[in-house]
Amino acid sequence: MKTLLAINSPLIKKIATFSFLIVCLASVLSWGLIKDAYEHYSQAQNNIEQFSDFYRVLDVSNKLAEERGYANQLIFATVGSMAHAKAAFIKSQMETDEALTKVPQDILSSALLQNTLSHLIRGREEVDIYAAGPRTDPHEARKAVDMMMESTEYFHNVLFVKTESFIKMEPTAFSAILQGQALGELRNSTGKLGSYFLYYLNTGTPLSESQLEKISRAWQQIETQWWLLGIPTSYSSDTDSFRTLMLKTRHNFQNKGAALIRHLQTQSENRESYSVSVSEFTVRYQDSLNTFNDMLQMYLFNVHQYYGKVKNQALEHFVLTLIILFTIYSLAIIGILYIHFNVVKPLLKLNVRAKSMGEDDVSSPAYQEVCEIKALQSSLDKLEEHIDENRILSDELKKLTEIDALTGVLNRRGFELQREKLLATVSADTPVWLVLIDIDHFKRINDTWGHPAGDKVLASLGDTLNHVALPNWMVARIGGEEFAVMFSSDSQQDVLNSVRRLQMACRNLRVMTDNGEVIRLTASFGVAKGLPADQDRMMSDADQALYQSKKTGRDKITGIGDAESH
Ligand SMILES: Nc1nc2c(ncn2[C@@H]2O[C@H](COP(=O)(O)OP(=O)(O)OP(=O)(O)O)[C@@H](O)[C@H]2O)c(=O)[nH]1
Repeated sequence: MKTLLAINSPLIKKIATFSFLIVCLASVLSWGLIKDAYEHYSQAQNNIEQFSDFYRVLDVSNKLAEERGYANQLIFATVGSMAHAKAAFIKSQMETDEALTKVPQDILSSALLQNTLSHLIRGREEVDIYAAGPRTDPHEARKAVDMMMESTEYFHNVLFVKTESFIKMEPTAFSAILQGQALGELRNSTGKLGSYFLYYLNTGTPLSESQLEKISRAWQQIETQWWLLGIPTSYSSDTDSFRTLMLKTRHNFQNKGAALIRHLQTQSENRESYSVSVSEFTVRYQDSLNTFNDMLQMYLFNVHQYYGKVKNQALEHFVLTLIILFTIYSLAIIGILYIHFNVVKPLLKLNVRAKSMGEDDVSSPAYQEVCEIKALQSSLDKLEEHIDENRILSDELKKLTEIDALTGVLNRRGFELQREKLLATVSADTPVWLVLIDIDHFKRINDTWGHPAGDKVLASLGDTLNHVALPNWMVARIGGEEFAVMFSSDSQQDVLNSVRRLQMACRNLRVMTDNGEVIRLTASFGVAKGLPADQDRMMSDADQALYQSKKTGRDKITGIGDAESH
């Protein structure tokens, strides 16, 4: 019943609904937070992977630009520098090939790779002719330079397309990709700028108008790339060191390669002989570009570091979110359970208990719960004690209203109430007997020995009647010196015997006064028989019988059978 009460309790229902709503709300919020944290983490992870791929593509571009420089050195090598130029070209080829194998297939498909390689092989074959020894035909040399240029340009175009797709994949990494692209472009543009001079240096002729235009465009491109690289970005974790390296590279290029080119350009415009041979130019110019690759490496390393940090932060955020949510969930569940077991349930049990106390059921168990509940428990204990005390007092008061204080037997009110109870326990056809007992000449006793002595007589007679009465008899004092005894019995003889025992007890009663005198007494008896429903008549009959006993001399029994007893 208690369980049912607990489940059906409106309070429990409200708490359950409230808890359910909290859990639902927490779940929705959790889902959003976890999703957000996980997306940050996976985006950072994706950025790292994308940049690794992007780096590999850029690395090939740089390696190709370097190879092109070494190819130029070989094409225009003198007999003395031939061996060194050949070895450098072969080494550079191997580095390019290795870098190419590292580009993932999803970026450089086998078809694109084949095209790149076939362009490259054609260029290399042209250059390889020069490995056998210096050649003098400037047109052939120009063709070899252009073939190498073409092969690197092919890959460069591939890089452009890929840059676009990288940006589409990771729009947030737009500036990082653009600056990486600028680095690749810068290396390519500077390399190409040098190549524009080779034929003219080789032939000793001034630069043509169209060539000057190409050179001017290359300068513009180079300036744009430097500008792009100079834009401060947040993703470079070590900006200062990169900036230092960039300034050093730019300075190196300006002072060496750019200065050399400008000098040659001036000489061309002035129609002077070039002060540098093509062979020397290829070496010196390549030398001015040697830190470009370091710049690319550092740039990509820094970007990689930055996204690594972002990834770790996102992972920390993700784990922290999980921990916080787990803690919130746990606390919510613990809180709900705590309230349920330590507040709601005990309250419900106390409610049951309070209810049962009101219904006089004192069998409810006591509960040892949290402080507030204990306080309530303690108050209930005290209340219960008070109720018990009041109940006892009330019972005693109730008894007092039914008991005659002097004699200890029932008073008239008690007689009437108990009579109702007695009659309720017997069947309607069970004979009931009423015996009225009145002390003879009691006035004389009072008059002779005093009122207190009379009281003592009354109390002694009450004791005597109680003593003689059987357990299921009712004994009452219904008037000043008048007593009543009531019981049920089927046997008239038993009743007569019982009344005689009462009469004998009265006759034998001796009451000692304070003076040491002994009071003796007799009593008159009036008996009536009837059914439970005949109470008024029985009382009247018993009264008549008593009157008869008094009238005919006292100390007599009247009303039972035809025999008046003496
Ligand atoms: N001591 C004492 N006397 C009481 C008490 N109640 C009634 N009495 C006295 O009982 C006496 C009853 O007297 P009566 O009615 O004349 O009857 P009686 O003297 O017994 O004479 P019969 O009944 O005719 O034999 C009165 O004097 C009352 O004052 C009581 O509680 N204590």
